[in-house]
Amino acid sequence: MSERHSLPADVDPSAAELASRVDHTLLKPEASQEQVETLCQEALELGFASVCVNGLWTSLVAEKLNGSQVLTCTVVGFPLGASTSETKAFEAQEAVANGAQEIDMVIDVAAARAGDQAALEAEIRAVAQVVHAGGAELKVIIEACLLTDDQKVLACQAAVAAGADYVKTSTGFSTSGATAQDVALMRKTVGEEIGVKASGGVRTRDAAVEMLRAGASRIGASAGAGLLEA
Ligand SMILES: O=C[C@H](O)COP(=O)(O)O
Repeated sequence: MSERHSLPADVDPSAAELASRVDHTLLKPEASQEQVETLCQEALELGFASVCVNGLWTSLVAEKLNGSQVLTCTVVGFPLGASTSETKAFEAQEAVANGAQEIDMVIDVAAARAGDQAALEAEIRAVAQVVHAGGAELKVIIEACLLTDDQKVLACQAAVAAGADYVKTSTGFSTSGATAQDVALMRKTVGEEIGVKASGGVRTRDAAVEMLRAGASRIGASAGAGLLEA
């Protein structure tokens, strides 16, 4: 099981410690096989927590990372979250069968904005069941930039109630990405039992450390090795 708890407020991680908290991410639709293979190589060399890709690449990434500590992470319902829970559950099941060890799903943002916690819980639970049955972990992307603080809290509460392993701020494909304020609110809401992933627009070591200090246990970023440099 991955480390989910928040770090000390004055944490000052080494490059290796920071890398171990980062999902090395490439989610652009035009990503090539060569780029995905480079991502895997970098993750193995630098010790990132996972390689995070679209479902098209899950099998390739799982093969490249096989036998290593680096996890294979795949997104579901990405980036809009607007597919049905059945579709999300199928996507997750297929990803796990293809070797995904972590699944990052986008919630039904409209349900969160409507205050429909029961609908959110039901879709997250449907995905969590297949993810956990396959021995993988589930991160729930709430797309915080589209929600009020009350809606963010409701979405996080739904994720906890439905058995998610992490809540995650953003897809990186909407109006803005992670903020330290959102990370702090999400950590306050979920407590220490599940993780908080900050993602979207985290481009520098300073930004990553700010997120960890605010309560994040994982960072998602496409910034690559530059993220680790002081
Ligand atoms: O889930 C991760 C995000 O897509 C990464 O966003 P980014 O490209 O702004 O680092």
